[in-house]
Amino acid sequence: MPALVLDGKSLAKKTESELSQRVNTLKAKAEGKTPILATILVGSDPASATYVKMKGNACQRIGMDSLKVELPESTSTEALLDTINQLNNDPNVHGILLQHPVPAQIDERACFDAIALEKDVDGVTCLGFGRMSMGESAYGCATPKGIMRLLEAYDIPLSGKHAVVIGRSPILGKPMAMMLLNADATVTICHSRTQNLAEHVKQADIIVAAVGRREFVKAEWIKDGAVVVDAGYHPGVDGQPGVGDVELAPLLDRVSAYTPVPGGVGPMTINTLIYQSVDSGEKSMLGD
Ligand SMILES: Nc1nc2c(c(=O)[nH]1)N[C@@H](CN(C=O)c1ccc(C(=O)N[C@@H](CCC(=O)O)C(=O)O)cc1)CN2
Repeated sequence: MPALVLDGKSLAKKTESELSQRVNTLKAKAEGKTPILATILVGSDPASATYVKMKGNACQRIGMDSLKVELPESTSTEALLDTINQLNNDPNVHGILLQHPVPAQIDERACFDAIALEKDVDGVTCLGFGRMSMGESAYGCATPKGIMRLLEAYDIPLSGKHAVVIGRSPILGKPMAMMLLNADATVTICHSRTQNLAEHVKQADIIVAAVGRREFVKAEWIKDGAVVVDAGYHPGVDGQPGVGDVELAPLLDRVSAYTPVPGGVGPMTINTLIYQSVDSGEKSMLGD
């Protein structure tokens, strides 16, 4: 049987039309007000600027507003904390996104943690992570939550399955592992110091690759019938298409499902951010 393609691009598109309707309903009930996502970009990293632009465009497509805050490369932790506090106190702002990474002089963790829990629609605060891990209400971190929404939309069974997460970053690997655990998967977290990585991956029913290295996970490590979720993206070289963290091409006829790169996990990251922003807007404006 050909592998199921976990098509994040089309799921995101379908969800956007549902979100547009929710924003319209909200506008009608809240005297024309829309949810507002504040996006903070510090410095001039071109990739970060592109992602923030994509987020603003997604807000626009569903009829909600975004408030773009752009700060210079030389911004201090204190100045960024001031900006976040102003946005926390602005009743018209329903979600705050601080684009990662920030310049090296900034204490990124302190700045993430300054975001008010109810506006943490990107799911980056320690408080939100702790609450999510304990099964309490909190917005999930956008990429892992997007992956969970994608797996759910395609009815991929998780309960009792062995999931191997490769990567332990605060906004991907760690929250991913907790979300899979909360869905009753048996979870192994691997990382750069893991010994015998191939042996761990060979045990996996579900692999989530979040390593940030081009085709680092080899096809021969992956067992037949596994589900492959590739959270990496590396632009193509010499006119070749982009690739992810997994050597995917040899696997297409022997895994049960996989996320394409591009068009799998990436669009779900942005979609989850706006999905959670709409939810926050509804809670704030309608008290739902
Ligand atoms: N505060 C955050 N910072 C960062 C996050 C995040 O979730 N929150 N994630 C990444 C970057 N990112 C969003 O910010 C992101 C990366 C990739 C994509 C995407 O759609 N990629 C496309 C391919 C790229 C392309 O076509 O140019 C795809 O996979 O189809 C969206 C968002 C780091 N920072």
